[in-house]
Amino acid sequence: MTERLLTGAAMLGEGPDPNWVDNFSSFILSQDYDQAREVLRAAISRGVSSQLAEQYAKVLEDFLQKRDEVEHPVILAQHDQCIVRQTVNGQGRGLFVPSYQTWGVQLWKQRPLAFMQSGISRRSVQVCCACLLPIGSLASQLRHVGLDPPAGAEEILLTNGDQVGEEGPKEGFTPGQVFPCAEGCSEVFCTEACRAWALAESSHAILCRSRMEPSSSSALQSLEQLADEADQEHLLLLAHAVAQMILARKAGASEEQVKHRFAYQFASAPWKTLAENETDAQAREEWFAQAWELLKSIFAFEDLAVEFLDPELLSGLLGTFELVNMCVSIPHPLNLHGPRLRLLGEELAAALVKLQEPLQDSDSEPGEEDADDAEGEVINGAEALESACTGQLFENVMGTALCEALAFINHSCLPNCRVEFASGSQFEANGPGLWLYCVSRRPLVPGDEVLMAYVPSVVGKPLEVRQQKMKKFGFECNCRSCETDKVLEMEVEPPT
Ligand SMILES: C[S@@+](CC[C@H](N)C(=O)[O-])C[C@H]1O[C@@H](n2cnc3c(N)ncnc32)[C@H](O)[C@@H]1O
Repeated sequence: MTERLLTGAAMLGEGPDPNWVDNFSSFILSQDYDQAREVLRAAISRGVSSQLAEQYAKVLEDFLQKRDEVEHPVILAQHDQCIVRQTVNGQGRGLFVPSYQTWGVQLWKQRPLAFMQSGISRRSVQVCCACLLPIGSLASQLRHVGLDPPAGAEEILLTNGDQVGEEGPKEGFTPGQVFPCAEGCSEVFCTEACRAWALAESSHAILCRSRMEPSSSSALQSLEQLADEADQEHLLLLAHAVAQMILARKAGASEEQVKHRFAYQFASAPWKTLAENETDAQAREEWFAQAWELLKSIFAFEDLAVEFLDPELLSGLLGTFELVNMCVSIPHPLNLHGPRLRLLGEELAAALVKLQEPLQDSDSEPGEEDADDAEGEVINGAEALESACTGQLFENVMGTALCEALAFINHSCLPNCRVEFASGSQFEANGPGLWLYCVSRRPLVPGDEVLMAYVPSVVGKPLEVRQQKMKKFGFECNCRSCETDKVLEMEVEPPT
């Protein structure tokens, strides 16, 4: 840490302002905490020792805490190192750090309230139903998409950083081993722990086909089809969210507590009102009506479902998914096996092209050039094998997740945190299943808002491009970086 600071200072070629402590103190005394924070931030970036930074951050933290007790008494929620409270820049609520956090610190980690693998991703990669990590071998993955694996494919076993990381393999994980659902449905798991957890605590506890009555199971299948055909995976996420709400009730939470936790605490709007135009609004109305009927059949045998099968609640939940959901994106471990894949040659090349087929049906807009929006291209066998061997062929596992802490993080084109996915093994004391965690990308001083880039590719792009991108998220970005650039753009050239 000290080394990093010193390196940073050396790069800047100067140390902190010799008067920074005096300036900091006088801003504190005049209760100008924003200025005090900036002085501290500048001192940190100019190489002040981490010990000193922490000491003065603590001073700021104490003063801010006292101010908040008097002026902004409402802490709406707490998530590990972060609190949720109102912002002062018109962005509604936001996530803040009350205390100093250095680089690379884990700010929070959580299991999503509800999550699922996207339909298109489900067809092309077989994952653990609990943690969404791809499992099995190249052979089982090819079989999953209906292809005959070439000789040697059985030996290429899937592991990735999360299953076999620096700390050793995930507990109970054996590369290549697949645990089928104990109830006999077609879902699979990477460990016994993931399987047991999913059958007790995840939406699979209720949506396991082998546990459902035939009419409910066939309604779930119809909902999957509807979500696919309408290209609206959130319709299916509704079923997972309702299942999780029922489980939370069964675990002892009251109806109001559950509704608050899964729905009312989040930004929301009726789904139809978020449509881009009248035609889309009408289509949404029809899809919702169909989904509504199917949800009633899916949960017909769950007594507690009646509390949540309320069209207003569910339409609001769909609106919430659209406003605050996180796109799941987990790297495919087969991309790590490049050199070994080359040995499988022609036969594999043919299979790989087929493997890519479902993913070529991308829905990005023509003309989009960013990597995260790139449209699938049709490729031939040789090209497929080449990109497989160079670790670029296999698409990330895609899905969608509703996560509490994440839903309160506002966007910035200059983010100070990143959000990642991890299986249970990545951090000590995690349980099985999918986890999201948030890590600081630079030192955060008390009162700083935690900000992420909703679209990572906006970072470093011109203002116009950034504004355009964020408009697709339904708001005009007024992050610090955009506000500064807007002011600079307004400046006219001085007369010559
Ligand atoms: C994931 S939510 C963040 C929490 C939200 N502020 C709240 O009060 O629940 C995303 C919403 O926050 C607002 N927002 C986030 N970042 C913003 C930004 N950079 N500029 C303007 N509004 C923003 C937008 O209304 C957006 O739809």
